[in-house]
Amino acid sequence: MLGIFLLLVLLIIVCAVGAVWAWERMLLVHRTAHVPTLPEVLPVIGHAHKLRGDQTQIWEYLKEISLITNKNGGLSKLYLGPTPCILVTDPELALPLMNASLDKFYVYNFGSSWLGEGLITGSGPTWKRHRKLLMPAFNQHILNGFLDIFNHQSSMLVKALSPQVGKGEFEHWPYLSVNALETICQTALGLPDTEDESLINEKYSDAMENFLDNVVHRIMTIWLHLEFVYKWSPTKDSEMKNVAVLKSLSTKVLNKRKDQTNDADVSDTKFKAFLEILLEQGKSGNLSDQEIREEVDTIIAAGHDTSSTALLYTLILLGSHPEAQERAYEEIEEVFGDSDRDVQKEDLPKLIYLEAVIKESLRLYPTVPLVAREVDTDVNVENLNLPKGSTIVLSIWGMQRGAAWGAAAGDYRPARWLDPAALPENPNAFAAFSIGKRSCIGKTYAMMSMKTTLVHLLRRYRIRADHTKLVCKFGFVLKPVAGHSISIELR
Ligand code: HEM
Repeated sequence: MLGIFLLLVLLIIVCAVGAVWAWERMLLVHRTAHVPTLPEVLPVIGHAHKLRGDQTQIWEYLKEISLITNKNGGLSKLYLGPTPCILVTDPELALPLMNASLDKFYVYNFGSSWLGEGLITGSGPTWKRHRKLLMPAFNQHILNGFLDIFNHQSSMLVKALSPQVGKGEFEHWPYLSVNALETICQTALGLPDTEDESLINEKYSDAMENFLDNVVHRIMTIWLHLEFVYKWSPTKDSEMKNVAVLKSLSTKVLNKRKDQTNDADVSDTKFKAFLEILLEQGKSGNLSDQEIREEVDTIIAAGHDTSSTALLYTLILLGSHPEAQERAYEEIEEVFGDSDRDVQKEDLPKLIYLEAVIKESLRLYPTVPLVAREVDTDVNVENLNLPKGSTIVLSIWGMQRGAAWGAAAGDYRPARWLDPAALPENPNAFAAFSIGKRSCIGKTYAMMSMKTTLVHLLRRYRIRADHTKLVCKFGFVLKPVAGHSISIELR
């Protein structure tokens, strides 16, 4: 009797959940009836059949639908299964939509075995609280304290590249990747000149790339979204092996720091690593040990692969556009003369063209080409009316090549950033660091470190490359798979 009763209750719950799901889906489809659906949609599976193939094919498809969305006026419907996501490339809608969607799309949880409730993967009140607690760690004063590290690391990179001078084409990615990982570990964990440096190596970079590749594979394989199916898949095994490598670095450093009784030594140093600031929050009871570990891992994850990938494309684009490279070099000469002194904080605002070079590279090759969010409140902007719980995907790549950038949107023209009339009226058309309340917390850090690295590299080397050979893949971060070599000569 009890069994039948429980079965009945279960049936009622399943029916109720199904009815709510069907109602919400109907509401969304009805309210977005005017938004064009992307071509080749199939019943039940929607566009899932288009997201098959390797990560290069997936990237080609994402580019294609971003360009179609531009033609549609900035909005399209993409069906991942029976429910539509709203693909956005319209700069006018982008900001209000992003600010109404502070929760991440559920697929971000696929990264939580490593990053837990850290800033990238966290949602709701936890994200809000952590963002507030972490903001002081990214203030200008703290970042200025990192300049010595940025300069030292840039000199090390120049030195590491020197055997390649005059040797023809080579892949610069491994150099950039390890160097950026060392930089973020020094600034996030305070690692310089300790034995822990041996923990920073290609094994860590590889584990990170494999981890992200697995996440993309899971996103694109709809049945792996179900935890009980995924649990038994080989991808899960691989994920756990990568997570073990990735967590070992922060866990070891965190344990060691906590064992140090003489904290005064640490806080009296010229710069303060992010970890020290987080440990202070821990002492005040604001963050638990686990939360500190997750935020440190988040900063390492978000901070090194993004900057190094952005530099990778910048060097290829400068190598393919000698006139832009010469102009950047002339500006460096104006600021530094013949001296190869370190970059000081006063130099950075003077490097206006160099900043334009970086922004233009990030416009054409945004390191994070798409972000996906869940609308956390009913939204009514312009003619778009979305119920709470809808999914939006902002194609940063698409928006940064849209009509707002004019007829030469696909050309590499850093000088456009120096002429306000050549830029879109709406500044949100550039969203490489995302936009709104949940945009990149490390933007200033990234710009400071990239500018410093470019000063050191460009004043020593002349670079050659051919960006037309580039082939990319979607791995959350936009990564090249072919055509990404450069050659260098001494200046
Ligand atoms: C060229 C370099 C960089 C680019 C292009 C970039 C881009 C982005 C983008 C697009 C987002 C939004 C992601 C989303 O909503 O899914 C983001 C978030 C974030 N970035 Fe960056 N980033 C860069 C460098 C950095 C650096 C150097 C750090 C740290 C040192 C950092 C830390 C973060 C964090 C913690 C978040 C999550 C913010 C939140 O949700 O509150 N990023 N970044």
